[in-house]
This record gives sequence, structure tokens and C-alpha cells, in this order.
Amino acid sequence: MRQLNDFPISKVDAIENFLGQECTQLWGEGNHHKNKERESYVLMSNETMTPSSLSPSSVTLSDSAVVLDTPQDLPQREFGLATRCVLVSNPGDPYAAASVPIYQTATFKQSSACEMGAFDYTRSGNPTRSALESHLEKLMKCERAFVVSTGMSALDAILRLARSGDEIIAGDDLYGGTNRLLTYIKQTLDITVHHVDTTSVAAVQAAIHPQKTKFVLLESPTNPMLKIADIRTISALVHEACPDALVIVDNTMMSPILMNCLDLGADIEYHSGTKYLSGHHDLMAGVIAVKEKAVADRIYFIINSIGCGLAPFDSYLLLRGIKTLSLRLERQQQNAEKIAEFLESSGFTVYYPGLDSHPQKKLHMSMAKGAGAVLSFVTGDVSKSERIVEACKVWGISVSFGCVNSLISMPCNMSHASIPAEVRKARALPDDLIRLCVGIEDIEDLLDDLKAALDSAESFYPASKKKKTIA
Ligand SMILES: Cc1ncc(COP(=O)(O)O)c(C=O)c1O
Ligand SMILES: N[C@@H](CCSC[C@H](N)C(=O)O)C(=O)O
Repeated sequence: MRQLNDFPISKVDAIENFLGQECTQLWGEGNHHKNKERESYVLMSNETMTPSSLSPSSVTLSDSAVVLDTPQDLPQREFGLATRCVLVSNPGDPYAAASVPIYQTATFKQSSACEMGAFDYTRSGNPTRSALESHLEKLMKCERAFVVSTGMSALDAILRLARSGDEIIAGDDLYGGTNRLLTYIKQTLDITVHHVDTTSVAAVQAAIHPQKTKFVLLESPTNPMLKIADIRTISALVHEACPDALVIVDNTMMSPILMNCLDLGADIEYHSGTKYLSGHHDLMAGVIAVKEKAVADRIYFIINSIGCGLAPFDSYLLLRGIKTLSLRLERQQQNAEKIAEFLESSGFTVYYPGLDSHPQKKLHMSMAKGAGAVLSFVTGDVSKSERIVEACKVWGISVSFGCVNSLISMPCNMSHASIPAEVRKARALPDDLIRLCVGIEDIEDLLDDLKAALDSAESFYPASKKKKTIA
């Protein structure tokens, strides 16, 4: 595969002039035409990822270098997500660097006193961050993508679109930090937050106020109970009842590989980039993907104003992480399926949308390409759960998920500890819940470690079976 930068800039300019649009990448497969001296290239513009939509119709720039034939023999389809993950473009790099350089600079010198160049100050924009954002735009097929310092700052930037008197509808099973930020907003601003069961379309519908609802904020699957919201139906009914309201989905659990919430009707999809997108727990990041330009412009204004754009080095790391996203998630999900089956066959109540026993498996699979790699289960006894968690050796006791390493945690003590105990109880979040975030290790090692931990915690068999054994 060749990239645009493999060709002399003058040729790139000529192609761009011919097409009347900026080229981000040029792919080629040399010598696959009958005429061995000619090469056929697929040109990818900023406008599209679809090779078939480009019709350069036989551009002959030079017999020895670039000939752009109409690519009839190339697949008339969009590139797959795994391909899009690795195809990072960096147009205009004078050295054709294979990996996007880190522009570790706060400011950019200008050649004019009255006109700014493409970049002036890293809070407003930085080439490394821009490369990451355009990469995400192609991957997530959105009008604009933004990368910010954390998942929480992504939500913070979005929530700043709300005005005094607005109402927000959110789930009653959701990440603890999200609950904390919503509670803060509710307590300090004149904004009402309704927490409803987002597995019920009727419950969401009942909470809508045609004039006041500003956001419907969904997690699907939820963290940590893996409940599913019908994003399609909810988006349609919210837009119908409340044309000014925005449907926002925290898609961290699925990542852009398994689900595209904008395609399902949402207006904004955001992620904790700290999780699957990065994949290695070596950075914090947030991603906001926006469907419409008007909303995107406002979000950019907020990000620039508050200064939460992702730093150049972290942008570089995230760009690198995304290249292996598809591969990592495939393995993580395979492992998760086996772990979920093992736990269920051992008698535990397991929450995982890939299991037939999950009441919303069908709905989930109608929206997503897989069940992901996070699951949770209950043991019936808090201290037993604690013993299991502490007995694991391969599974690390840690908050977060999406890392290549497998993690085990107790949400009520850890990721969701910021939700007051009485609220957790009212929302039926079990104290004994164990959450597993499955990594890429050998499945035998994950299973063995978990089995040993269950054995040592004397909970390999759930209470009912165990009683029978003892009797
Ligand atoms: C579902 C979900 N959304 C958002 C966040 C916030 O992301 P971050 O930790 O990157 O701020 C988290 C975890 O922290 C999460 O689990
Ligand atoms: N101490 C942190 C806990 C972060 S939880 C991270 C992640 N979202 C998860 O679900 O594990 C805090 O108070 O935010």
C-alpha cells in the first residue's frame, strides 16, 4: 500500500487540482494491470472513504509515475472498520512520516500579523490532535470528532450546551462518575435530571417534557449491569416529541468497532478514550463524535474556551492505540464469551448481552456487532465476592476496562462508590456484584485463575448447589 506522501508533492497537487478536492491518501497496487508500466490507484479524499465514489477517469500525470485509472476492478464498497483503524493519514507532512509526529508545542509562529495559519495555539488546535480527530471522523462517520482530556471532560463539554431551566433524562444504571457529574449539575445549576430505567422506552417517554428536555443521555450496555437501551426507538421518539433535544450515547462499552450510535439515530456519541480506544491504560482521553455541524461548532467553541483538548503526546498514543482496536476487541470479546459461559454454567447469575439468558440480547444484537468484553455477576454474598476478587492473580484488581489486561472489580466499592449507598440500593445495584473486564490473555489462563479464585473463596458452587452438596 502506498500513501499519498510516497509521491512528489507536485504530483499530489496536480491530482488535487484535477479532482478539485484535497487528497488525504493515495493507495496503489502497482502492476496489476495488463500494461505493466501502468499502475492503478485509489484516491481517498477528505470527503469520503468510499473508493467507488471517486472517478478520476484516467488521469495520466506521467507515464513513469502516477496514472489514475478509474478503479473498476476495485471493490465497490466501503473499507471495513479494521482497515479504517489502521489507515491513518497525515497529509502535508514534508517528510512523509509513517507515524503521525508529536507536535509538542504550545504555539505556532505566524508569517503574517493579521492572518493566522492553520494552527496558532495548541488549546485551539494542534496537528497531532487534528490527525487523530480526522481519523476518528472517518472511523465513526460523523460530521466532526473531538478529542479531549478524559471521558468525563467529554461529557462536561457536552453538558455545557444545556441552559438554565433545561431537563436531562439519564439512566438509573450508569457509570458512577457520570452520576456524580449529573448530580453536581442538578445541585448547582437550575437543571433537572431525571434518572429513569432506560431499558424501558415507555419510562423514557414518560419523562420527556416537550419544551424542557434538552438531553436524553443513554449508556448501552450500561456500566455495570450491562442493561440495554433501545437507542433507535428512543432517538426516534425523542426527536419526534422534542425536536430540539439531543440524544447522547456513552458508547464506551462498545467502542466504534461494535456500535455506531449516530447511525442508530443519536446526535452525539462519546467515549472514555481511556478504555478500548487506547487499550493499554497508559493515557486518559475522551472522544466526542457529533452528527450535525451546528452542534459540532458549539462543542468546538466550548472545548477551545475551557481548554480540555487532548495534549499532543496523548493524541499520539491514542492514535497508535486505535490502530489495533479491532484486533484487540475481537480477542477480548471471544474471551469474554467463554468466561460468561463458564460462570453461567457454574450456576452464577451473569449479566452479559452475549448470553442467551440476557433478556435484551436480541435488541442488543440488532444494534451492535457483538456483546463486548465487560460482564458482571453476583455471588449472593459480599464477603465471598471480595474473597474471589482478592484471590485472582492474572485478573488485576482495578477500575476501568478496555485494557489488554483482564481486570476484576467490585463496582459498589470502586467505580460506583461515589453513588451514595442508599441510591445504589434504590437502583438495585448489588453490593456483591463483581465486574470482569476481559483482556487478550490466553483463555485457559483466565479460566484457570478464575476457577482457582472461586475455589479458594469457597464459592465455586453457588449457595444453592453448595447446600445440596453439603447435605
Ligand atoms: C461508561 C463510562 N463512561 C465514561 C467514563 C469516564 O471516562 P474517564 O475515566 O476517561 O474520564 C467511564 C470511566 O471512567 C465509564 O466507565
Ligand atoms: N476513583 C475514580 C473511579 C474511576 S472508575 C473508572 C471506570 N469508569 C470504571 O467504570 O471502572 C472516580 O472517582 O471517578
